[in-house]
Amino acid sequence: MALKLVLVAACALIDSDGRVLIAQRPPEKQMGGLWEFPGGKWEAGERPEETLIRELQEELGITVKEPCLAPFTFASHAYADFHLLMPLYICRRWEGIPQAKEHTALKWVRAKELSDYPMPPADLPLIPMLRDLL
Ligand SMILES: Nc1nc2c([nH]c(=O)n2[C@H]2C[C@H](O)[C@@H](COP(=O)(O)OP(=O)(O)OP(=O)(O)O)O2)c(=O)[nH]1
Ligand SMILES: [Mg+2]
Repeated sequence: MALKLVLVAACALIDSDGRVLIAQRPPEKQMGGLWEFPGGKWEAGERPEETLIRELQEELGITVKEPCLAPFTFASHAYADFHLLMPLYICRRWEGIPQAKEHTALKWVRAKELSDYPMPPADLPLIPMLRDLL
């Protein structure tokens, strides 16, 4: 069977206290209940930054300008039914107050507390990188 590669653009929003925003996936979704970085699947014709800006508006109701997105790292993870390639951007500047429009809950957490929240397996290598950054 041909490999299905899924491109997902995700973002670590960082507030002025150096906390990171994580969002809890709704129970009915794949990996429901796990905490993730907001973002979503690339759609044909988009640049990854456009994907992310669209998803941040849809999921959190915030407006992000492209120069405020800094590429940080990426996840490359083999799930049973697809391979996830997920660029993770950092953003420290946005307009609006993040609201859980598509998630069960949002939480601002310190980087050292990230490991207290169950996250998808693809995200686990990202946690120490954020800890080093923040
Ligand atoms: N957004 C996001 N997705 C992640 C993370 N880690 C991880 O394995 N994923 C997986 C879960 C999903 O299989 C896929 C992205 O899913 P998504 O549910 O955010 O996609 P989407 O916003 O476009 O939502 P939908 O239209 O597919 O319902 O990537 C993460 O930190 N953030
Ligand atoms: Mg999403």
